[in-house]
Parts: sequence; structure tokens; C-alpha cells
Amino acid sequence: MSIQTDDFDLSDLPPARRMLSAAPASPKEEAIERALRPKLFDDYVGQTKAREQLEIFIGAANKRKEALDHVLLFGPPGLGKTTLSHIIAHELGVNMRSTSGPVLEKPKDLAALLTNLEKNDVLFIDEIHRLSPVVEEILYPALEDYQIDIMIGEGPAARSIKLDLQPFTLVGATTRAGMLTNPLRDRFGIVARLEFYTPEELARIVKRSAGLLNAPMDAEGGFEIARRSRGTPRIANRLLRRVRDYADVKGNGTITLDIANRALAMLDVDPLGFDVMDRKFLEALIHRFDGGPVGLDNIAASIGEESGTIEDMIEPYLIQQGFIQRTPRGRIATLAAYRHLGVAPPRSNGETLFEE
Ligand SMILES: Nc1ncnc2c1ncn2[C@@H]1O[C@H](COP(=O)(O)OP(=O)(O)OP(=O)(O)O)[C@@H](O)[C@H]1O
Ligand SMILES: [Mg+2]
Repeated sequence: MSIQTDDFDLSDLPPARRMLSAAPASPKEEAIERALRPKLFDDYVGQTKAREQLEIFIGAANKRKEALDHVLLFGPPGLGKTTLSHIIAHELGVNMRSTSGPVLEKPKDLAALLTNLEKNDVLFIDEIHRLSPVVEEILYPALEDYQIDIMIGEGPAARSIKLDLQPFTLVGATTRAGMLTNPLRDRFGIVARLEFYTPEELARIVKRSAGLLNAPMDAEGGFEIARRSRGTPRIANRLLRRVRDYADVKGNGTITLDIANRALAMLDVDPLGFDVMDRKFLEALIHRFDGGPVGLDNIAASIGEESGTIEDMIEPYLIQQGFIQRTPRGRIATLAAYRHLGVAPPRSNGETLFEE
């Protein structure tokens, strides 16, 4: 017999999907995310640069009643790519169809979607770096001329016919822009890179979500959650829900600074927002590889984690915060990493390797 719980339980998660994993943890969490997802630019916090350019291009497309140019959104998981794609469709006043790279196995899967689009609709392809080459092939003429070539029949009687499509906008999302083929990348007229959020921006997101969840919270409590969310709205919303649980059980229901501090300590989220995986990574880098340089595969093997997971979910934030550096010879720990772990930095010839 399976027991339905109201929400997911941390102990159900495989090790890599800890509290701070930037990937959605369960279908339940995805449903909650949908409920918290802003629907219009007005509620979408931060990402000023991406947002500014999109607002202008969307305004222009609307004015001319044309399809918006194809958009590529890239950046680490949980920063708001899917959210932004919904907002784009909403602001364009069109329908959006969603799919993802791995789901589109055959050219006909994509052809079916494309031929069903109405004028100026948005087609959202998540994980677009995982499209198969045969599917990608039929996407090119669709993007360029709103046409596809499809094969009818088999054997000697087979022939290819051209089908006209309605003008549409492809919105592609990826955490790995580097894995896109050049011909595909070149076909996006608008390329927006999403950045990690500042604690102030995350505090606004946490405040809005607390309101939607009817969770009483004071400003200091909200800011503490924001500060420890690794620059990522998905993590901020997740920590908020866990801290709310803690406030309900151990406090009087209100999220205060004290409640947030205690709850986050219990969840093993440290004062900088790093979790067990971040610390494991930094510890391995410093203790087992003398601070580097060390190749990604070596460090992945040493902590028993997939190198892709490290590259997508652990490293980007550590790099952005200046705790590690990616060099041609491998990863190296910075002085900040030594300090954070309370380890004396290495010395050579009696001098530290770093400038104090
Ligand atoms: N700018 C924002 N303002 C408010 N909330 C946001 C913002 N960006 C993201 N969120 C919240 O964070 C959650 C995760 O965002 P989203 O699913 O769009 O991330 P993603 O970049 O598509 O992640 P993935 O790479 O895993 O697909 C959403 O539920 C949404 O509520
Ligand atoms: Mg997404």
C-alpha cells in the first residue's frame, strides 16, 4: 500500500536531489511551482536585461501583428526559463504548445506539433540541446521559411512534399547553450541569458509566494530565506515551504528570522546557502586534490556524482560567487572556498598562493 503524503518528503529524494537541487523534486513540487509561477511581466522579478529586450520585441511584434522572432533562453535550472516562455506567449496573446527535446523522438512528432500551430503561436521546446539530429533537420526550414518537408509513402513510391506552416515563434530553453549545434543556434533571433538573482530580488519573490501560500512572514525571515537560496527562485520557493512547515510545528506559524535560521540549520543549508553537495564538492577539491586544478570527471568520481549534475547544478553558483574557478587545466578552489571551510590556504615557499 502506498501512502499519499501532502507534499514530498526529503528522505524520498535520491542524494543528488537535496534541498538545494535546482531541479524540481517531484510532480507535486511541479504542481506547486505552476501555482506560484508569475503569468505576466509585471509579476516577473529581476532578469532586467532579458526582460527589457523581450518587452521591446514583443511590443513590436504585437504592433505589426507578426510572429515574434525565435527566442533562445539559457541559464542554470530553476531561474525562470519555463516561466518566461509562458509569459512571452501570454504577452503576445497567443497559445503556447510545450514539448521537450527528449520527447520528440521522430520527425513526425515534431511535424504533428508544427502543423497544428495557429498564426503567431508559441512552440516551447525545453531541453532543446537534446533534440535528435533527424528532428533538428526538419526544424530548420520550419524556423526559416515556415515550411516543412515530409515524406509520404514508402519505398519507390515515397515522395517528399512541402507543407506551409503558420508563422510561429519557437522558444527554446536550455541549461547548456554550448551543446546546441551552430545551425540551430544561428536560427534564434533573440538570445537571452538568465542570471542568478540577487538576495533582494529573491526576497521579493519569497514575499509574493508567502502571500500566495497564506504564510505569515516578517521581512527579516523572508530575507534570510532569500539570502540562502543560491540565487535561484525554485530553491527560494522550496525553502519557503519547508520553513513554513517548521514555523507551523515549532513556532506559532509566523516565519521570523529566528525560525528561518533554525529551520535552515536543520535542513543543512549553511549561512551562505550552500548545502551538503556544495560542501562535499568544495571539501573534495581542497582536501583530496589540494585545491586543484582538477578535471571535472575526477572530482565527479571522487564524490560519486554525475559530472553533468555537477556542471549544471553545483558549479555555476560556486563560480558566480567566486568559490571556484574553471581554468583550462581544471577546477581550482579560491581563497574564499578555503575560508568558508575554515581551512588554511596552501603555502609555497612560505608564502600563500593567494593575495590577502
Ligand atoms: N523571475 C521570477 N519571478 C518570480 N518567480 C519566479 C521567477 N523565475 C522563476 N520563478 C519561480 O521559480 C520556479 C522555477 O522556475 P522555472 O520552472 O521557470 O525555471 P526553469 O528555468 O524553467 O528551470 P529548468 O531549467 O529546471 O526547466 C517557478 O515556479 C516560478 O514560480
Ligand atoms: Mg523549465
